[in-house]
Amino acid sequence: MNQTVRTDGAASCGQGQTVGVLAVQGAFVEHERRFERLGCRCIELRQASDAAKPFDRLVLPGGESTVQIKLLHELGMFEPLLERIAAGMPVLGTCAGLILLAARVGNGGAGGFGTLPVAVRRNAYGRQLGSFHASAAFAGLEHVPMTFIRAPLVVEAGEGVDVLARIDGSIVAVRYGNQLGVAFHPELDDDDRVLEAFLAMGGAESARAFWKSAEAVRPIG
Ligand SMILES: NC(=O)CC[C@H](N)C(=O)O
Repeated sequence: MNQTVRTDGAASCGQGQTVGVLAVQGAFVEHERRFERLGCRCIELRQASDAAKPFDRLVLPGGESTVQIKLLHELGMFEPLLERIAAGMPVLGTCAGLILLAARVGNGGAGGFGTLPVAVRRNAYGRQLGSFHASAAFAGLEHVPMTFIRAPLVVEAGEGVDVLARIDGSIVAVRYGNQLGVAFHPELDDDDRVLEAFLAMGGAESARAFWKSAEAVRPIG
């Protein structure tokens, strides 16, 4: 695995951009604070009319994925947000947000957008290790702090998925085209690099231009 991430000017790429943050449940305020600090404008996505507003990037925060999926449908935001993701809008899914993106969800999960070809297992660390802190390499960046809260694990990654980080051999961060999914909470640690990497990430058209990683993964078919 030889992964590098381009960080030069990454933060400034975020300036002037509008980030739509799903704000139905979970850690959305924490994301807003961090992205505003990085020079972005944030809008909260709370209802169908919000999902129709102009924004450049989408953030799906951590929380409780089953509740979030139910609310997305009830509030009329599921279809419009799915359309944006499918059209190539850069999207960051953290923890529950990763579950929302995953094509397959195990351990009592509900189906979400399903646009990211990975299988995840919810609450993968069990009760004993429900929450913990770790530090690991992330796409070539050293010692990235990672806070896990009842986190999911990526148990299979499909073809074309870049594995960006592992903890004890288990996949905790992936990228597929315009979609970045992390099992941890980058908005809770005082380290902007993962969020900056997201802000520098292009849409589907630049699928492999930004990240340079080459870990072989098998189809989940
Ligand atoms: N911190 C989190 O987002 C936890 C995710 C939660 N366990 C779920 O399955 O939805």
